[in-house]
Amino acid sequence: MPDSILSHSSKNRPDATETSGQSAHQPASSSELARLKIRLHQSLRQFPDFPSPGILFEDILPLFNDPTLHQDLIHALELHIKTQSAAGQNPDIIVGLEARGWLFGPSLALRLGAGFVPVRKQGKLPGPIETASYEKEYGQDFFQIQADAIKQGQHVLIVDDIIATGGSAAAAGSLVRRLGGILLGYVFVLELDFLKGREKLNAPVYTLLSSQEDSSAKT
Ligand SMILES: O=P(O)(O)OC[C@H]1O[C@H](OP(=O)(O)OP(=O)(O)O)[C@H](O)[C@@H]1O
Ligand SMILES: Nc1ncnc2[nH]cnc12
Repeated sequence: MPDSILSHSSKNRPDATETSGQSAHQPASSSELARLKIRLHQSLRQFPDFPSPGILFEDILPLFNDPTLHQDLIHALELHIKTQSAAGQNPDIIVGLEARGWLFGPSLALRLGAGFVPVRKQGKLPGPIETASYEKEYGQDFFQIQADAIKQGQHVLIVDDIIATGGSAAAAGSLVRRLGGILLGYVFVLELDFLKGREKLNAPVYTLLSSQEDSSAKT
């Protein structure tokens, strides 16, 4: 592996499963999840100074390059959501954020028997739309959603690959609520804890893996 590409493979530790305002996992699912998370975390790569100087870019694409890891990822997310929703509400709709939230959002929606709705960057969706502007770790953008994509009172889970500053996720949450959706929460594959993005979100947050705060400090 070139020096400029960093890997999490030496850490070999399960990441903390983090929930806000939700109960703990059942024991069987919990041990299975811990094993899955170690495998998933080891496959992530980091690229310094991409897409701009000072940004340590977390590359989640290797998770999809290997069918076993891909399967593990979907299974781990499904396990979490089903465990949590046993005491609560199944989502009617999974909302995935362009573009990396689309890599696993539709598969997860199928497994859960939910619909899938994409949130897109500006100018890509036809028909009546709602728009929200936001700032993310490395820039500003606009998110859009089709105005009829979510019905009043539908239960919605927002999924994305990474939560950094939380700007993208907060904008998507505001779009869901504008359409009358009930936001059950957010699910991310990876959280950049030091940016405290979850503080911008006013719904329960779950992240499978966490990173960067300890990339040099822990082994
Ligand atoms: O928490 P934030 O600071 O808002 O950053 C997180 C967002 O940034 C990345 O998306 P990006 O806009 O780079 O789009 P992409 O998925 O199309 O690469 C990532 O996939 C998240 O959506
Ligand atoms: N550091 C990062 N790596 C990958 N995607 C990101 N989105 C926002 N910040 C990011």
